[in-house]
Amino acid sequence: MSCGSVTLAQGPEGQGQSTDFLRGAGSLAEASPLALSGLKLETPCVTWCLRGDPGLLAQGGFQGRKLDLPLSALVNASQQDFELLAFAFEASEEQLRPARLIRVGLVQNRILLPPDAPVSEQVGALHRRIAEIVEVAAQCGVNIVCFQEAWTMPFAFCTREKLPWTEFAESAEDGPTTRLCQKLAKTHNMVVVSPILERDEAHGDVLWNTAVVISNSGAVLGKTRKNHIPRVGDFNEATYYMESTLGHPVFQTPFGRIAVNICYGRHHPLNWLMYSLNGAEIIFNPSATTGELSESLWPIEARNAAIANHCFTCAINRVGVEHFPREFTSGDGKPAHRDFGYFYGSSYVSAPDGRRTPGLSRTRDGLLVAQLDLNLCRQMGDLWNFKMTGRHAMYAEELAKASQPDYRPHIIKE
Ligand SMILES: NC(=O)NCCC(=O)O
Repeated sequence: MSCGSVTLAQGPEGQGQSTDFLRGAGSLAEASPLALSGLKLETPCVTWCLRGDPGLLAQGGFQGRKLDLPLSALVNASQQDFELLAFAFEASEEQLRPARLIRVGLVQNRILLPPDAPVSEQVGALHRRIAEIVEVAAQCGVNIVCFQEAWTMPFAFCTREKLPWTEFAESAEDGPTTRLCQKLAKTHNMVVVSPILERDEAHGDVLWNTAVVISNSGAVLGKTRKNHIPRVGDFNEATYYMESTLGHPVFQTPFGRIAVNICYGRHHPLNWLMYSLNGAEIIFNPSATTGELSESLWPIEARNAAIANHCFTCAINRVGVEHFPREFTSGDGKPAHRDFGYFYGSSYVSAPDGRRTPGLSRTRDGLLVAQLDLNLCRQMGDLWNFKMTGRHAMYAEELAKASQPDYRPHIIKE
């Protein structure tokens, strides 16, 4: 664990916030009360040394190692103004299987142009930004990169308006964003997970919240869709698309078997379980979520899923405040407003043994590189045996009964 100095900013958009202090903890929310006592959050700046804080280790702070990156990658990230962090999770050596080392890259970013800029300009600016971040990911040896939910657009579903937001929807198979990702994948020999708003032209032109998985060969390997549509706060996504009917597909890539559990699906343990039962070794969770609503849940859910399912999980959130041209209300009696709240970034990777990386910044664009030894999945499965001890057939039977209209909860009374 290293010693870091921290400038804690007031408010979510504060300047100068450093992630150094998170090296021993996943986020401020995970820092021990011991470590936090004495911190005066009302003062704009505080310097804080974490060296050897037993509270942080007890809470499972990061105990892997930092990865060395090429200087060119660090220079490029700095020049292009995004944070670049890299960590490695090791596994025990085995006799029969060599280590299965791969690198994932998680990208979090703010939108570049205001939501009232022309649609094609907004998309173009994000395409250019992602291409430059992916270039750095390639310099860092990333094998699989994943972007945030609906990465080509502002998260406009809070507005409940159709135009112009539905114009951001594209074909998953051959839309301009997929074509860009195919080019990036082929150029950099990298699997690309690209979450977009999809327009399904073959089925009545309907919209979906989709992640397109592009092979390192540049071919579209397939797509998966969001299984759970939020009905909370300003996340009015049901106005735009329905729950997926594609189930829980897992994609076999040369760098491991991957799945994508889009945003709100992370609140559903059975959703993670189903990807895992289909063999996922890495489950990406591209998200768009805001501070007041979910920041207390964020450090826990994907991490818990990694433990429960003997797999790696990668939680990705966007950054910043997005101001919309027209006011909308939240159905809570409060005044109409033009923004959704603060998207707090804090993307991180969790391992099946419960370790996790520090989060990326709450305020800045970033690329998190994590080297994973996929052998850790089976090693943790053999240790904890959750797949073996899980009573899936019994749950399936009971769930089938509980889903029937005439079901009566099994409560025993005197
Ligand atoms: N994008 C999305 O599903 N957000 C819902 C809020 C959350 O799950 O934190």
